[in-house]
Amino acid sequence: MTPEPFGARLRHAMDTRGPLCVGIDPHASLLTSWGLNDDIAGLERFTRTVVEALADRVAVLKPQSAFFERFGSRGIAVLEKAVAEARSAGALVLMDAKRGDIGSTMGAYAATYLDQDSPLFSDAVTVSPYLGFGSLRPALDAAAVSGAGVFVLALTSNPEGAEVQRATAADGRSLAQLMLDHMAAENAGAAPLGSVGAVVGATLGDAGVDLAINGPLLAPGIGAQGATPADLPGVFGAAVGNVVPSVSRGVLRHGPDASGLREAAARFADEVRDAVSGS
Ligand SMILES: O=C(O)c1cc(=O)[nH]c(=O)n1[C@@H]1O[C@H](COP(=O)(O)O)[C@@H](O)[C@H]1O
Repeated sequence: MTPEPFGARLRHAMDTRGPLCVGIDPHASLLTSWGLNDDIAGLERFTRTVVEALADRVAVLKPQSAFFERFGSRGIAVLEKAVAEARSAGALVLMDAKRGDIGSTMGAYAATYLDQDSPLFSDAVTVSPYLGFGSLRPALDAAAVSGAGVFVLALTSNPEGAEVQRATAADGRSLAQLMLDHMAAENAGAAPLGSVGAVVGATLGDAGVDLAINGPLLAPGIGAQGATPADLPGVFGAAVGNVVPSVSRGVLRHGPDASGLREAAARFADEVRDAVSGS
């Protein structure tokens, strides 16, 4: 049986749960402020708490792989368990791994995150197209087979990104626009939403690019990096209905109590709803 495409599953989750994505970023400083040790037991407790508090209510949970990898194989084991538990509680899991390599190696990354038989299989994964959009082909193909999604960096939330992403390609488009146009081509004809998403920082002011890619737009940078939900209409314009706003520390700093995490996520969700409906 062909799996339901990620874009359709995400649209449904956004419509029923609201579009918020909460990042699971177990910074050492957060573990400490939660009264946990910066060790594998602390990582396990932190991660389980976030998943139990939020996986039954937010559309997307986005574990940041680096914070698990820093603990080696035991950290990866915690990540595997979190992915499985979050998915079984109804959240879509976006693995924030930001992989990007030559096509043949990209195939191994695709096998890691986008093959249904992999222990790290996720609903979607973040990738970098700056080795050339075509280098992502194995991931795009694997995602299509497994009903997963791929979120491609376009304009990142960090100020250093602009020197690459705003640079002008040979045909006069910005590199970010070139990538977005590739994404639009991948998503052509998909309904209700394509499965290839773009990452566009909420911190950017007016994005200044054409965001009509017929796919989801992940908007990190809300909270700790200074953007707010009220910024979304200005950054995304007419595409704001496809935005998945993403917050990590802005929610996580309200732990360790599940109620604190839930209330913080609900506040962001309310602010997003107000900003998007008023736009
Ligand atoms: O792909 C991402 O999620 C991402 C892209 C981007 O442009 N900027 C960005 O901050 N992120 C990630 O989003 C999260 C932001 O965390 P907070 O600043 O704590 O909300 C981190 O895991 C980043 O790696």
